[in-house]
Amino acid sequence: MQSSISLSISSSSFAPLRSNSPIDFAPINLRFCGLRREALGFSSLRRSHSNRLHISAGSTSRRKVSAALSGNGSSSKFDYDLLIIGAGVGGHGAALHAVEKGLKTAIVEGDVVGGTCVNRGCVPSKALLAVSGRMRELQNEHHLKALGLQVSAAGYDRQGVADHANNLASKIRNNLTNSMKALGVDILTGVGTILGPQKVQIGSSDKIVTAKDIIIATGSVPFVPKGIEVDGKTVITSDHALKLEFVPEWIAIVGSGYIGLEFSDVYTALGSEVTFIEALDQLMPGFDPEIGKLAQRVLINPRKIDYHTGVFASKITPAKDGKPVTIELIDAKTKELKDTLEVDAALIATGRAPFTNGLGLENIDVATQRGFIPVDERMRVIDANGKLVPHVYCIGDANGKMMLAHAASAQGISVVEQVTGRDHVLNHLSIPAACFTHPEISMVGLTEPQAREKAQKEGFEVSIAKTSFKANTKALAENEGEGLAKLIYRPDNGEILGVHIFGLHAADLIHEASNAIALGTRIQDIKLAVHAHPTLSEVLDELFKSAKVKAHVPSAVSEPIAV
Ligand SMILES: Cc1cc2nc3c(=O)[nH]c(=O)nc-3n(C[C@H](O)[C@H](O)[C@H](O)COP(=O)(O)OP(=O)(O)OC[C@H]3O[C@@H](n4cnc5c(N)ncnc54)[C@H](O)[C@@H]3O)c2cc1C
Ligand SMILES: NC(=O)c1ccc[n+]([C@@H]2O[C@H](COP(=O)([O-])OP(=O)(O)OC[C@H]3O[C@@H](n4cnc5c(N)ncnc54)[C@H](O)[C@@H]3O)[C@@H](O)[C@H]2O)c1
Repeated sequence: MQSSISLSISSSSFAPLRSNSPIDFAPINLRFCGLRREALGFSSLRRSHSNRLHISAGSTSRRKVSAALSGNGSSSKFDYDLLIIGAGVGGHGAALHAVEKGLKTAIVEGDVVGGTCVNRGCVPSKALLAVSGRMRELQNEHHLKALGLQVSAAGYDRQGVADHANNLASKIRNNLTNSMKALGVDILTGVGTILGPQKVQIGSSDKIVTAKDIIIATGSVPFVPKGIEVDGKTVITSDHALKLEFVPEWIAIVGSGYIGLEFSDVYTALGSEVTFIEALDQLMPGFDPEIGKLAQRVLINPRKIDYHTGVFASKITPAKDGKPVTIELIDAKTKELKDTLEVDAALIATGRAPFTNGLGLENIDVATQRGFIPVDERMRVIDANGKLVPHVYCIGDANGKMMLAHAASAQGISVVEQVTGRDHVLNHLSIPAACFTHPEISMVGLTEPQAREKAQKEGFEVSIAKTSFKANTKALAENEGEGLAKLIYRPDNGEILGVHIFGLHAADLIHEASNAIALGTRIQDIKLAVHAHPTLSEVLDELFKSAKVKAHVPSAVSEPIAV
């Protein structure tokens, strides 16, 4: 979900690629890379004096088989069947699938493997959120009392919390690196620059690699609006905040999207007071409005959080010489100065800018749109004249379709399906999203206003069903009855248009709905599915059962066979 306000992206907001840091050896987490040990065909791993990972014979022979199996017959003419620029989660997902499909694959990385998600995003932020969840619970006397528990005052060690986030990122980074090496993906270190069709330069050297197909997966960096001076200490982006170098007494968070909301959960649990500054008229503008309202009632109002909406942070000056951080707020519409705040720190969470400069796009005649690389529904790159650039694809944050880790990876898998001969179009409306606050928020498909707009244009009716966590035994046993699930659907044919959940483990619960949308399952069929009792999944069971579908229209899926 992107905000609807238009933002101009300044080239100064692009962070330079950092130099490669050595990667420690760690056991491969095979479950993480979605592959079983037997499937890899290797027996042991060892490390040489030069610190490089060597793979024993099983893996080497797999590489030879891969090249021979290459369906596109490109191995002799090109160095690789597939070259991926950027080893974030998008690139990693594409690389693993490419190997599975028998492609000779290389991935180019100019910084550290894992990209934003692993090093500066999903992974360390979820480690901090795991801590904030526990702190919140331990500090909630009322909640503990209701369970009959007595706990003395909860406290934390800032460095210990920061280490937990950092250690987790290192662990997952090693897992990602090792999973690719074990499967025979060549990891090429250096910045990739496209020199022309099917040709990429690696680093500043004259190392040039050719590939039949190229996937650009270069991701994004924090977007910092003009007028905001980031010093990395008192005025920070998520890149800095994730290191948790200090916990300010009072922090202003500019932007109340995913990053702002998740960090408000962390900071308030660790004792900070938060002031939100949001350009649009309401907090959390990207969420379904009803869910947003409930989230505000639970996640904002009872906490030490105040907010200014309908204002831009037009100028932010870092703390210096004993003076606090100052923030000038201007009215989003009239642009008049409305207020000046003085706080201990400011976190800039105003979206992300694509990282596409210096990529050599001019060499394939591609003009970016606000930095994003234009693509069609198959992630094929579109040139300045509106034509498809043969053999070049772009996935993940760099194309701006949906800035989520699993979306990047799914787009990569979709591209590999296409280059290996199976047409595939990813349904972005089936991709779930989640905000990992306490409790969590999750969603898939359309919000209610989006569904109503579509219905008006296309001439169908929209119905809404809702269930409360208060009616769920498991939620009540956990003393976590505050929650709502909302279904937006077509009563004429039972199509699921959107599902939104606010409540305990909402991020895990959404997948029944997202899989149903992806597979074309209709409500009249899914409502017959059986759920274990007592589980939170019964929230969705109740939700589907409470929907009123007028006629039985068969699903896209085949009728099950009774046994
Ligand atoms: C604080 C935070 C929390 C987040 N939490 C979540 C979450 O919980 N769930 C979720 O789904 N998403 C989350 N995201 C979003 C998620 O991190 C991104 O959507 C995801 O990382 C995008 O993956 P990507 O592969 O497109 O790009 P990236 O992960 O950004 O990777 C791109 C890689 O390309 C490399 N690169 C760039 N240019 C070149 C070049 N020319 N040559 C070689 N290498 C290059 C970069 O160094 C980088 O390693 C979060 C983001 C942030 C900032
Ligand atoms: N749990 C997750 O999946 C997760 C977590 C963190 C980040 N992410 C991804 O990272 C991306 C970036 O997250 P984000 O929270 O920075 O962006 P966002 O687009 O979610 O929210 C940015 C918010 O900042 C506001 N804004 C923009 N400029 C402003 C200004 N000058 N003053 C005041 N308000 C302003 C916007 O109106 C919007 O509400 C998102 O697209 C999201 O997909 C995902």
